[in-house]
Amino acid sequence: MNTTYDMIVIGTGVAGSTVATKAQKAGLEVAIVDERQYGGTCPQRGCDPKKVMAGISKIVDDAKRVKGLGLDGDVTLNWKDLQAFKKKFTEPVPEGTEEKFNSLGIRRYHGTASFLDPHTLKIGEHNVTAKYIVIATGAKPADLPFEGFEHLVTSDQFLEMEELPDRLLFVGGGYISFEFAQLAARLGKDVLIVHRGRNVLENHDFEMTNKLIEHTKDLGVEIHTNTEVTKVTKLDSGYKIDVKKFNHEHALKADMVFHGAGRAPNIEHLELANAGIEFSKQGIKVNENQQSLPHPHIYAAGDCADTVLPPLTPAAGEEGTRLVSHILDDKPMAPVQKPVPSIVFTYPVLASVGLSQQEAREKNIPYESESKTITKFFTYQRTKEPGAYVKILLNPSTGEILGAHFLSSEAEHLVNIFALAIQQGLTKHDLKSVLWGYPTAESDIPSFF
Ligand SMILES: Cc1cc2nc3c(=O)[nH]c(=O)nc-3n(C[C@H](O)[C@H](O)[C@H](O)COP(=O)(O)OP(=O)(O)OC[C@H]3O[C@@H](n4cnc5c(N)ncnc54)[C@H](O)[C@@H]3O)c2cc1C
Ligand SMILES: NC(=O)c1ccc[n+]([C@@H]2O[C@H](COP(=O)([O-])OP(=O)(O)OC[C@H]3O[C@@H](n4cnc5c(N)ncnc54)[C@H](O)[C@@H]3O)[C@@H](O)[C@H]2O)c1
Repeated sequence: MNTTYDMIVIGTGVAGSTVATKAQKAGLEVAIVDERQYGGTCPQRGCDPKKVMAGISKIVDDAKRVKGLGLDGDVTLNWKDLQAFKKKFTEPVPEGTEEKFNSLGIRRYHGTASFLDPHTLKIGEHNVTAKYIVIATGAKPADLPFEGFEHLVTSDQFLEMEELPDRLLFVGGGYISFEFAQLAARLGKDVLIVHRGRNVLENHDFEMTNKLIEHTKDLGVEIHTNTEVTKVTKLDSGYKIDVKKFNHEHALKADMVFHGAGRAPNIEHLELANAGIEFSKQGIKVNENQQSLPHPHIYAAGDCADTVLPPLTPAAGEEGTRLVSHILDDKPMAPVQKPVPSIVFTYPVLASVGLSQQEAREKNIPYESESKTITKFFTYQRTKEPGAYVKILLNPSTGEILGAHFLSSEAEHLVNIFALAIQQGLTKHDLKSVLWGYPTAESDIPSFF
């Protein structure tokens, strides 16, 4: 059966949903398709369920620290109840998403979409043509080039596990490993992170990640850097993990091996060659309007697109919004210049925006750096929070904020204020002149400089 629309969107995550909703509301006749349940990664298998779990785990940590200061009794983390609570957020997502599309009049398809030619998609029995085709297929755990890779447990699988085993080894020292490794450690598990690079969480300021490593080690997590996993072998009980540190090889053991070694664009099933669409390892190649090469009527947004923005939820929304603006306004889009906050939901939370010190040095950007331990501030004293730390990079001649890095319970909030400051070109004097409500984490800002 052949059907034609103004636009067909592949993927119902943040990028695809943003595009479909905005385009339909603007008067286009839109169809959307997904091969999994509607809603995409963030609310079902990513940010939201992860944050529900990290949030409870933070409350338990706080409660343990203030025991005897007005709070009595013991609190402990419980995986089964955490799972059940998380499901209250994730389970309504598919139906809610479909209802929203339905109420807007967006036509819904279920199945894997693939290109037959630059204007036609095959979805099961249907051949669908459209004036505009939008690829928003997200990312998936990257294939890793070592024997036994199939034994690795992904974040999707981890979030559904009924029970966690006792010894967990995390391959890779990025966002996903740190967030899940800390959770497992707080649940009393033996946890090891094996990271092949010299620095974990490579996009963050190294002074800050070194401090996060210390906090993570305090939870009992072992962290091996400069160490690459080369093979995983299933044993009668658990797994043997061969690793290589420089030229030395040795083996480790664990009951579960977790894939925290990166995600790759999910474009394998699209049959891009049938439409001649260009792509790289980073995803579908697009110009600043999010148009694919060489077909201006085929767009891509979100984790599947090779763009300057990182694979994060706000970036997926931004790219989707830009794409629809381009279609509706028919004008070239200006380059993206917004700073993107990056938050690791460990505890303490690590949050950064703008320039890191190593980046400033590499690019020869003049900077002045202000950093300090802020545990003695009232904000952190009242909950006995250890290790709160802030680091700000400034333009030495104007005082303009170039980068801001936080490690504390308040980091995820402070970073957004500094994102606004960087976007608006504000200086430290601007931030010092605000009458911040007191006592709050924000009222500490004038004392950061
Ligand atoms: C564990 C985890 C935690 C995360 N935490 C955070 C966080 O705290 N903050 C943050 O900003 N980001 C976080 N992210 C990243 C964030 O989830 C992604 O950047 C975001 O969800 C990408 O949205 P998207 O719309 O590009 O793709 P997705 O949400 O992945 O949507 C793509 C959709 O396309 C569908 N699809 C794929 N191929 C086809 C096909 N051929 N045919 C039909 N349908 C197809 C998929 O089934 C999927 O539903 C996290 C990611 C993970 C995995
Ligand atoms: N809080 C958040 O915003 C959040 C949370 C989770 C995921 N995400 C998004 O998802 C993306 C993927 O996250 P991720 O943590 O999987 O990847 P990542 O790219 O952050 O880190 C993976 C690390 O694993 C290392 N590695 C790869 N192969 C290895 C091997 N064989 N042995 C040892 N180490 C190895 C890599 O060098 C890399 O540094 C992130 O880049 C981020 O955009 C964001």
